[in-house]
Amino acid sequence: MSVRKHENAGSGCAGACCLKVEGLGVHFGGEEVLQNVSFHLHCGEIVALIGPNGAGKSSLFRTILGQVPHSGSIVFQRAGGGRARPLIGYVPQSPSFDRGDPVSVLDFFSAAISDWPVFLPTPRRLRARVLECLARVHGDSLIDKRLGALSGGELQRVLLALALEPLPHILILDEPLSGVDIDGERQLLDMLDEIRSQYDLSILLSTHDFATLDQYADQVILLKNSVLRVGPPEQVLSSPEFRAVFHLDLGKGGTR
Ligand SMILES: Nc1ncnc2c1ncn2[C@@H]1O[C@H](COP(=O)(O)OP(=O)(O)OP(=O)(O)O)[C@@H](O)[C@H]1O
Repeated sequence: MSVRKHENAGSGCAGACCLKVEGLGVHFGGEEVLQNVSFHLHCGEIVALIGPNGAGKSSLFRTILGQVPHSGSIVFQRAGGGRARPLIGYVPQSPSFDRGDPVSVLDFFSAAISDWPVFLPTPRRLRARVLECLARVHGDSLIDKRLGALSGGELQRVLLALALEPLPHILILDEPLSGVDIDGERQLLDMLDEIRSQYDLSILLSTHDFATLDQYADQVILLKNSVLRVGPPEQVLSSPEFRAVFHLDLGKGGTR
């Protein structure tokens, strides 16, 4: 895998754009799903969010997207100072479409980025715009395919292209590596690396695949309702918190 870490990684907030999450808390009914969650996400960084099932990863994403009431603050600081509302691109976890669905990638994309009625022939200008968006993820050849006929990796590529239009400040991907084979994983990670260095945006993704973290993530956040550990992959993966959360000491005379 040829993913290279960003040169700004670890350089802090000075002069860089930064999403600052401070003391975030979320309740669903009586359940405290997120508690005092704090971290910073800088432009050009890939940050991986890890944690067991039910740790609150998707809830954290939905909170950053503004869909969930919360306590604490989420602030986006522009490069050079000043606050702004960030544009966020979001790729949800494994959406599925009916295999027989006649809607094409072009129809789907056109409906999402313009008001043009899907039942009318797509104007040439709109088709060119969709092609341009798909080209960002090397997916131009998919434009006339039916959504239902796409493979998992192809669908993910189309959704990624959609999340990049308009170009966001922050790209959030919920478990993009789940169900992707080793070649698909390499292609996706190479593409994310290309996107973050070309557009200098921040990428926050959740994953249960720890083996490749060290090759692409600048930072890892270990979440289990609160942030248990944050830092470079090698630090988080060798931490006692990581071992405890994933029960790696069981059977070795470790703590139960
Ligand atoms: N809309 C909701 N209403 C009530 N409870 C919810 C809601 N959304 C999530 N939860 C609960 O919040 C907790 C965290 O769920 P969440 O989906 O954020 O975890 P996750 O870390 O993304 O899990 P996974 O790795 O399994 O995808 C779970 O106990 C879940 O049942």
